[in-house]
Formats: sequence, C-alpha cells, structure tokens
Amino acid sequence: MKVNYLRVSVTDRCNLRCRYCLPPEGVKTVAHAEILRFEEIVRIVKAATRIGVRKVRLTGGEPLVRRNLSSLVAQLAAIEEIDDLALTTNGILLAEQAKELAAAGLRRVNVSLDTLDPQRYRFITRGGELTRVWEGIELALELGLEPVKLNVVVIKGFNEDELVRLASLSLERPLHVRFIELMPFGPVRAWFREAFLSAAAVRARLEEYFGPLVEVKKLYGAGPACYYRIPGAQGTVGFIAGMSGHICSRCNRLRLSATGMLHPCLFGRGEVDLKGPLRAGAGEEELVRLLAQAIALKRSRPSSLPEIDHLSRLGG
Ligand SMILES: Nc1nc2c(ncn2[C@@H]2O[C@H](COP(=O)(O)OP(=O)(O)OP(=O)(O)O)[C@@H](O)[C@H]2O)c(=O)[nH]1
Ligand SMILES: C[S@@+](CC[C@H](N)C(=O)[O-])C[C@H]1O[C@@H](n2cnc3c(N)ncnc32)[C@H](O)[C@@H]1O
Ligand code: SF4
Ligand code: SF4
Repeated sequence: MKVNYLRVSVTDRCNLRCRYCLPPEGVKTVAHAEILRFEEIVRIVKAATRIGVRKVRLTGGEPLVRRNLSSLVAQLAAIEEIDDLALTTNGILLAEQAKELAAAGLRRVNVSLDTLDPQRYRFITRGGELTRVWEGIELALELGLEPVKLNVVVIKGFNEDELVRLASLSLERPLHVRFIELMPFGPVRAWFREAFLSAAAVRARLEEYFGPLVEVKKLYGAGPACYYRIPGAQGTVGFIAGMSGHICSRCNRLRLSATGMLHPCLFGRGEVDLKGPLRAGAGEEELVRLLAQAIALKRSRPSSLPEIDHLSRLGG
C-alpha cells in the first residue's frame, strides 16, 4: 500500500493522564531543544509530499498544549500538495483554540472521548472536565471542522455499559463515533486481558440493540477505521480493530515523533532519525532518502511485542 499519510506528534506533553496511556506521574518530558521546531516539521512535510504524502494529522501528547500551534497549521495548510490537514485531540483546550485553528486552515478534528459520564471521565483521564470537551466538540461542528470523529477506547468494566449511548450520539448529529480496540501499551499491559473487548464484540452488541448496521463505503479520512450507519442516523459508527483486525495490509502511514524520529509502525520495526541529519544540514533530497528508508522498514517483519512504552510519545 502506498504511503500517503503522515502523523506528526508535535509534543510529548499532555494535560491529561489517561489510565490506558500514561502512568499517574506522567513520563519524563523531553528537553525543549530536543523537540522539532515548526520550521523543521514543515521541511519534513514538504519532503514527505515528494514520496506521496497528501494527508497530515497533528497529534501528541496533546497537540493543543504546544504553544502557537495555529502558526504551524497555517504553514502546513500553505503546502499545496497537502489536501487533508487534521488534528487528534483530547478536546480539553479545543473550545479555546478551534476558531483560530480553523482560520489558520485546519480542516477537521478527531476528539477522544471514552465516556459520557463526567465522573467516569474524571476517573479515566485522572482529572479531566468533560464539559470542556463537549464545548470543543460543539464548536468544531459549528465551525465545520468536519467530519467530527469521536475516538472511544473500549474498556471492559469501564465503558462497556455505555456503548449504545455512545453510538446514539451519531443519531441526531453528524458525529462519527469510533470504537477503538484497547492496545497493550505501557500501563495497559498489567490489565489488558481482563479489559480487552474486540471490535466484533462491540459491533454485535450494537446490532443487538439497533438491528443490522449498514456499511458506509466512504467517509472522509485516511485511517484504518471501518464505518457503518445506524439506519436513519446523521453520523456513523466506526471500528478500529488495531488488535484483531487485518488493518496492516492497508497501512498507508508513517509517524513522526516530537523528537524527530520516523516510525514505520506503531508496533516497532525500527525507526529513522530525521532530526540529527536535519540539524546537521541535510537538504530535501537527503530527507526524501530517509523517508524512503522508513517506508522500506514497513515491509520488514514486525517485532512481536510493542517497543513503545506508551502512546503519548507517538500520538497513537
Ligand atoms: N494499530 C493501529 N492503530 C492505529 C493506527 N492508526 C491509528 N490508530 C489508532 O486509531 C485511533 C484513532 O486515530 P486518529 O488519530 O483519530 O486518526 P485516524 O483514524 O487515522 O484518522 P482519519 O484520517 O480520520 O481516519 C488512535 O487510537 C490510534 O492509535 C495504525 O496504523 N495502527
Ligand atoms: C495518544 S492520543 C494523542 C492525541 C490526544 N492526546 C488524544 O488523546 O486524542 C491518540 C489516541 O490514542 C489512543 N490511545 C492511547 N492509548 C491507547 C491504548 N493503550 N490503546 C488504544 N488506544 C489508545 C487515545 O484514546 C487517543 O484516541
Ligand atoms: S490518550 Fe491523549 S489525552 Fe490521554 S494521556 Fe494519552 S496523550 Fe494524553
Ligand atoms: S500496526 Fe503497524 S503496520 Fe499495522 S496498521 Fe498499525 S502502523 Fe500500520
């Protein structure tokens, strides 16, 4: 599959500590000088367009804690070859920044939201305020940062009793509710077995309640989700089967970490340093060569265990 999608982590920092992503104390943050500057990210994205990248997603950590993100958005939006510029966020700071981001050229947002219960939200994120996330989602819809997709990590014993309620969000509004399989990174390793629920099981539960879901062939996006519609609904429900599915054969993406490492796969397979060469004076040709090297690694055998401790470094 051709690589046309680059996920860019703009910071390793986060304003939440989700229990499936980070330990309570967070992780050691990287020194400011180790983080790619905007101008470096822009140079990498420009080089990436030469190998076919057309879609860029900004992620984190939490991308909205990176100061002045809209200026990066504006610079990326100005790259003619990029036809999709999106953001994955926990939504806490979205209401504050959505207008500025939209004006800068951001096209759409995916917002992580695992529960509709404020207390549960506070628990799973270790302190997050659900109302702020909702304000962000509403504003995103108002501003047309669409399709607005919600990312729900499904956790047995935590939100499995909310699946129907969460899916129902797609009925009245053009919201696209995506159920993500839990992945055994970092803190999840200790409780993965008890908490995992497959995408197929989630779908079966939804169909038990709503009746057969109707497959949706096209929903704007570049990721691995499959989409369905509850008959009559405005939005859709989607499934991201990172563990049980066969999404790797369709894998079209590379990931750039906040520190400038290119990762061919979420589950390892090596990495390629771009920051070192960039700061040593590498030009666009050299960057193109390194990007091609990372793509070649994608075809190598995956390591059986994730090498990544927690997703906050790579942005999912
Ligand atoms: N296993 C696996 N999971 C992925 C991959 N890409 C995204 N995910 C997971 O899917 C979830 C949602 O990803 P998003 O950041 O919203 O982006 P997306 O689904 O690629 O975006 P769209 O362009 O809207 O389709 C995250 O939890 C990711 O960890 C992948 O390549 N492999
Ligand atoms: C790492 S976060 C980065 C962007 C932003 N902070 C957010 O939460 O949307 C990206 C996505 O990864 C998901 N994620 C984190 N840890 C995960 C895990 N162990 N299994 C499955 N998804 C996970 C989150 O739910 C989120 O949707
Ligand atoms: S999932 Fe996103 S919001 Fe939650 S701790 Fe990880 S990076 Fe932060
Ligand atoms: S696990 Fe690796 S190869 Fe498979 S879809 Fe995700 S990034 Fe691509």
